Amino acid sequence: MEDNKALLIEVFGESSEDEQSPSKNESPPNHCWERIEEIEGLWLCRDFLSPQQQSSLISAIQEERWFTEASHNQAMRFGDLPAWAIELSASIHEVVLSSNYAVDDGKDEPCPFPPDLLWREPLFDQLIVNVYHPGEGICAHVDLMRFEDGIAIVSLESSCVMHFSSVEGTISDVESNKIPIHLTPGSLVLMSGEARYAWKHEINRRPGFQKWEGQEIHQRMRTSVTLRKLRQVD
Ligand SMILES: O=C(O)CCC(=O)C(=O)O
Ligand SMILES: [Fe+2]
Repeated sequence: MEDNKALLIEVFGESSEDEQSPSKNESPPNHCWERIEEIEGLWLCRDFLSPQQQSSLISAIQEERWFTEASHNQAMRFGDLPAWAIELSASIHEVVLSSNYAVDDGKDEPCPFPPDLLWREPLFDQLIVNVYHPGEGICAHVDLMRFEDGIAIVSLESSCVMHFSSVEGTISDVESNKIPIHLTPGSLVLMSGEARYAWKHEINRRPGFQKWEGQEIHQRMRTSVTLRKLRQVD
């Protein structure tokens, strides 16, 4: 338990009310947000987790012992998320708030996560951790409608290119109109609105599909953490 607490503090800093906390007076890092102009509602924060935070997050995932057998490559949790995932959600909330974009007034201004999603409780209650070996990816899809709007993906380990394609596109124009997004380790993707409903996303790691700036990306293991909120059915 103490180990767990120490790990959380190492990953996300001291979040208690402790006045003695040395991190209290440090100003939070200034995160850099990128809006993907072609796709409404798609935002990228490349420097979301520092290298040290990334390795601590990987350790926290490993401590869950979900992937002890080589055949296991996906773990899902609903409802009560592990403490590290709750902290990760809180960090996402904070990094959106700390952006220079409007998050609590006029709805017309673009911002990384619309206020109605940012302030919902809980922000996320469903978690997927995907582990991909080199060459493995995920087919083009729109996330299931059983999940609400507002999806977060944190990338760890290998870089990759995620492609977005319009749901409406005809088969002949889909390939040429795909929008590539470079996901570096520690980056955070937020999808809402059109990005979540009107665009499919995919990661094709077969040879020839993972090019960035003319270079084929050297593939390693990749881990991703996806956070979503289940739609209420009444
Ligand atoms: O691994 C990723 O980055 C994407 C995962 C994803 O799209 C999903 O689980 O729905
Ligand atoms: Fe997805």
